[in-house]
Amino acid sequence: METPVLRINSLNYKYDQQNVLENIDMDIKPGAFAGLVGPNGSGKTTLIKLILGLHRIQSGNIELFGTPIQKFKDWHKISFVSQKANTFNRGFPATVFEVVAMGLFGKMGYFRFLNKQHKQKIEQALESVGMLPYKNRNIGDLSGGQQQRVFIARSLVSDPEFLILDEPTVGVDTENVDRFYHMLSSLNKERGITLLLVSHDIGTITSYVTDLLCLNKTLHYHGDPGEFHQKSDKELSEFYGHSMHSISHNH
Ligand SMILES: Nc1ncnc2c1ncn2[C@@H]1O[C@H](COP(=O)(O)OP(=O)(O)OP(=O)(O)O)[C@@H](O)[C@H]1O
Repeated sequence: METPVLRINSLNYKYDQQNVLENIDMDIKPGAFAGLVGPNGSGKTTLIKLILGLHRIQSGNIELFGTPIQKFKDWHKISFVSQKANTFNRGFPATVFEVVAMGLFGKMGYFRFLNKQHKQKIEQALESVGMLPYKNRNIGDLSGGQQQRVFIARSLVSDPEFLILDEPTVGVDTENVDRFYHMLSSLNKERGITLLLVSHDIGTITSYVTDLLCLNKTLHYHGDPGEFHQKSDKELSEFYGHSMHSISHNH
């Protein structure tokens, strides 16, 4: 059996005396496009921080690529994209090409040492998110959705095997959200990158993801997104703590 990219067993986490994660068990297999959804305050960010090693484990285990997180050293295999487009300073004076080049700093040190191969890598990353024609544009002049594509390109130049995205469509205009998820789906299929996408947008992401994880302190669902849609509105409302309807999109 293939080693999971991420394995979590019996994970619990509390802030002071408040339990925010309880008894989480989950696997993400290589090549999966996993979507993690849950209402506000359900523990999504806490879980991601634990996976990225930003919080110390209190009880339970996390393994990355088969190695307990406490001993894991191959952090270059993992990349993280947050809601940056939403908070990005529009006046920041860098071109799209330069922003993506920053993703190579860890590997090569200084920007002025960019060689031909580095340049090719940057252009390939821009190409894979459909932003190559914008390489000489100022990052601050782009739309939220375009900026977020550039940030994904920046996370791709270091060739990650596992890409974690925390609410990447915040700040992306609604008509471009589908295009954005489509682009993620191609990265997953064509480059074989394992994805973990955190989102509020359950109606849309279930059309793209291969695995759906629904978190509300505990993991309420982990499985096929299609089967999740067959759950009744009552079950969904119980999970979300308020009334909701399942909406599926066909692509
Ligand atoms: N540093 C902290 N100290 C104390 N409590 C915290 C801290 N960070 C988060 N919490 C609490 O832990 C719970 C889970 O928060 P978390 O941010 O992980 O949820 P979330 O699902 O990411 O929420 P959102 O979708 O609103 O970002 C919430 O009740 C939150 O108030």
